[in-house]
Amino acid sequence: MATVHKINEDLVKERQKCTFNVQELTYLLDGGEEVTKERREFENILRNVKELQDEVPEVYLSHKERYENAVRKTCILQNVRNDFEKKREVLSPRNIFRAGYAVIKDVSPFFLHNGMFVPTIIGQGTPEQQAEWLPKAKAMAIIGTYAQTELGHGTFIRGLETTATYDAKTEEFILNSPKVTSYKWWPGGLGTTVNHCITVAQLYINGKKYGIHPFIVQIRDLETHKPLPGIKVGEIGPKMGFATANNGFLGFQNFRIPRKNMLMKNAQVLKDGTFVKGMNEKLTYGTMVMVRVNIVSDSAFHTAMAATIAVRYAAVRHQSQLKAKEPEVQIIDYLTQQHKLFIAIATSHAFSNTYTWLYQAYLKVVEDLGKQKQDHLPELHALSCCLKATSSRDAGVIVEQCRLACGGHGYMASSNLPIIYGYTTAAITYEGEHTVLLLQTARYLMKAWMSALEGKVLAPSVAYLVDWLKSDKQRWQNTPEVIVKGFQHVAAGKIKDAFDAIQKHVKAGKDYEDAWNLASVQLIKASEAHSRAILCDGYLRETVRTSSSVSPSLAKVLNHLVQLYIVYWTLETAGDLLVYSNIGKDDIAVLKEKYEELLALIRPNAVGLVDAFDISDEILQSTLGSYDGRVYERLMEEAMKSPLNKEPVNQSFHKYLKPFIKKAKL
Ligand SMILES: CCCCC/C=C\C/C=C\C/C=C\C/C=C\C/C=C/C(=O)SCCNC(=O)CCNC(=O)[C@H](O)C(C)(C)COP(=O)(O)OP(=O)(O)OC[C@H]1O[C@@H](n2cnc3c(N)ncnc32)[C@H](O)[C@@H]1OP(=O)(O)O
Ligand SMILES: Cc1cc2nc3c(=O)[nH]c(=O)nc-3n(C[C@H](O)[C@H](O)[C@H](O)COP(=O)(O)OP(=O)(O)OC[C@H]3O[C@@H](n4cnc5c(N)ncnc54)[C@H](O)[C@@H]3O)c2cc1C
Repeated sequence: MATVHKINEDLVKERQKCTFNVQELTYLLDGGEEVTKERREFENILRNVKELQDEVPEVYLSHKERYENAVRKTCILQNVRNDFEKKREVLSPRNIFRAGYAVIKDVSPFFLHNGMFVPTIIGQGTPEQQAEWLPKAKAMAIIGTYAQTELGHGTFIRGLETTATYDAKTEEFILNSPKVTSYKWWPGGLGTTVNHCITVAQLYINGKKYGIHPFIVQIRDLETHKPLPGIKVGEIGPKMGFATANNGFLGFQNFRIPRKNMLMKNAQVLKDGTFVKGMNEKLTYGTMVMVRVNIVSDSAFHTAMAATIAVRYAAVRHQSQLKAKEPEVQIIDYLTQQHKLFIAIATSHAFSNTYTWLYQAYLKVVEDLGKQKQDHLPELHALSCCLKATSSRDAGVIVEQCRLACGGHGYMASSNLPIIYGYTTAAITYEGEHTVLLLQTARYLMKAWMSALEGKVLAPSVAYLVDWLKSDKQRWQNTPEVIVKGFQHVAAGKIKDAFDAIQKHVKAGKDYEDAWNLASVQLIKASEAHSRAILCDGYLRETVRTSSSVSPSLAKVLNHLVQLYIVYWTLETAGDLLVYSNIGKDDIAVLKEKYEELLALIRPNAVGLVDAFDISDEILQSTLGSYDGRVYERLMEEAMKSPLNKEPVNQSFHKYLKPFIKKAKL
C-alpha cells in the first residue's frame, strides 16, 4: 500500500484561507461536473496500473530506451482507454490529452495519430474514404501521422517539393522526393512508430501542376513494420524537447498509391485524370486551423501546470526575512513573486475562456462548410492564427517565468518545468511559425481596415474598427470595459499606421509586396494588439456570462482574476495606450495601485486557485508542485534515484580520476 504523507503545514493553512469552493471552480473549468468525474475516474484507473509506473525515472534512460518505454506505455494507455470506453462514454479529447501526461511524461509518439491523422481523414476525406479508413484508424489497426513539412519548406507550403504524379493508365499516383530538400522532416511518430501517414504533395497531371493535396499513404508493412519498397524513413534525432515524439523524415522513390488514396472531399482527380477544383483551395489547410484552435487549449493547460507547480512551491518555500527578528517568510508573500505568479493563473483562465468561444466558432464554420457556405472562414483563419501565435508565445514566457520563480530548484528536471517549457516553446513554432501567423492575421486586418474606410459592415471580431472611425476616442475610465475599448483603440491605431505605412511605400513607387515587407514590423505589432484586444474582450465577456451562474464567492474571485489580467496588460502596454487612447498618466498611477490591490485580494486564494486546476501529481510529475508539498523530501528522493548514487565510488575514479590526481601531485 502506498504511504500516505502528511500535508505540508503551510499548504494546509493556505487551503483554509481560501474564500471559494475549489470543486465548483474545477467543474467550471472542466465544462461540468460530469466531465470532471469522468476525468478523475479515468486518471484513477491509470494510477493503479502497475505496468505504467516507471522503475527508473525516464530522464536516466537513453534516447532509444525512452522511446521504447513511451511506445510500451502508450499501448497500455490505449488498451485502458478502450476498456473504459467499452463500459462508459467515449472520453472527451481534453480528458484523454490530460491523462496522457500521467503516462508518457513527455510527448507521445502516437500524438499525431489522434491529433492530426484522424482529424484529416474526417476533414479532408469523402464519406467513402472515411468509411474505409476511419474505423481502422480509430481502432488503431492503422497508425498514422501528418507529413507536410519538408527539409526545405515548412512555412511556404505552396513550395513543397514532394510530387504526386497521376498515371491514368494504372489509376495510381506516383510519389517522388526529387531532392534532399523535398524529404518530409518533423512529423511526430514518423521516425519508427507509424505505418501510415497523410502526405501533402504537389499534384501533377499530364505534366501540369495542380498545387498541394493530401494523400493517405501506407509506408510500412503491417506485419513486419519494415518500410515498403520505395520508402526511405527514419528518425531525425534529439531535439530541445519532444524527446519521445519520434519525429521523423520520409522520402519516396517512384512509390505508387491507388487513386482513391488522394483525400478528395475538396478537390478531386477523376479516373481519366480530369481535375475537379474544390469550393476553396485553402480548405486543404483545414487540419491546421483545427490544431491552431486546440493549441489555445494546450496553452491554457501548460500555463496551469506551471502555475500549479510554482504557486504551491512558493507557499512551501521560506526564504529571507521581511523584517529583522521575524521568521523567514513564505516567498509567496513577496509582492514581486505574486507579480510573477498570479498572472500565470489569470492567463490560464483567459486562454480557457478564449478556447471555449473559439472552438464554438470553429464548429460553426465546419457546419457552414458542410452547406457550401464559407463566409466566416477568413475570420476564423485570422482569429485562429493570431490566437495560436499569442497564446503559445505567452505560455512560453509564463512557463519560463514560473521556472525562474522557483529559483534554483526550478532548474531541476524533477521540477518538470524544463519538459513543460520544451513542449510550450515548440508550440510557438509548430503548426505555423509565430511571426508568419501574425502576418496572416495582419493580411486580414488590412482588408478589414479598407472595408471599414469604405463604410462596409465588418465581421464581429473587427467591428471595433468601425466604432473607432465613427466615435474616435471615448472618455477614459479605469473600468475593465473601458480598458478593453482602450486595447481596441491601440489595435485600431496600429492597424491604421501599418496600413498607412504600406500606402506610403506604394506611393513612393514600391511594389505592394515590397511595401508589405517594409511595413511588416508594424504589421505584426498590429496583429499582436488585435490579439490582446480579442483576448481581453472575450475573457471579460465570458467571465460576466459565467458569473451569473456560479456562487457569489466564486464570481468574486473570477472577477479579481479577469481584472488582474486586464490591468496587468494595461501596465505592460501603457506606452501604446498613452499613444492611441485617452488614458492619462494619472490613470496609470491609479491602475498601478489597483494592480497591487488585486494581488492582495488574490493572495489568500492563490493555492485554492491552482488546486482548482485539479492536475494530479501523476500528471504534474513535479517534486516542487505536488499536492502534499513535500518539496525537500521529494527532491532528495528523486536525487537518490540517480544511477550515480547507486555505488559509493564510480568506476571513472579508478579509470581516470585516480591516475589524473596522481599525475597532478607529481
Ligand atoms: C482541447 C482538445 C485537446 C485535444 C488534444 C488533441 C490534440 C492535441 C492538439 C494539438 C497538438 C497537435 C500536435 C502537437 C505537436 C506537433 C504537431 C505539429 C504539426 C505541424 O506543425 S503540421 C505543419 C504545420 N504547418 C504550418 O502550419 C504551415 C504554415 N503555413 C501556412 O499555413 C501557409 O503556407 C500560409 C503561411 C498560410 C501561406 O499559405 P499560402 O498558400 O501561401 O497563402 P497566402 O498566399 O499567404 O494566402 C492566400 C489566402 O489564403 C488564406 N489562407 C491561408 N491559410 C488559410 C487557412 N488555413 N484557412 C483559410 N484561409 C487561409 C489567406 O488568408 C489568404 O487570403 P486572402 O483573402 O488574403 O487572399
Ligand atoms: C516540435 C515540432 C513538431 C513538429 N511536428 C510536425 C508534424 O507533425 N508535421 C509536420 O508536417 N510538421 C511538423 N513540424 C514542422 C513545423 O510545422 C514547421 O517547423 C513550422 O511550420 C515552421 O516552418 P519552418 O521550420 O519552415 O520555418 P521557417 O519558415 O523556415 O522559419 C524561419 C524564420 O523565417 C521567418 N519567415 C518565414 N517565412 C516568412 C514570411 N513569409 N514572412 C516573414 N518571416 C518569415 C520565420 O518567421 C522564422 O523566423 C514540427 C515542428 C516542430 C518544431
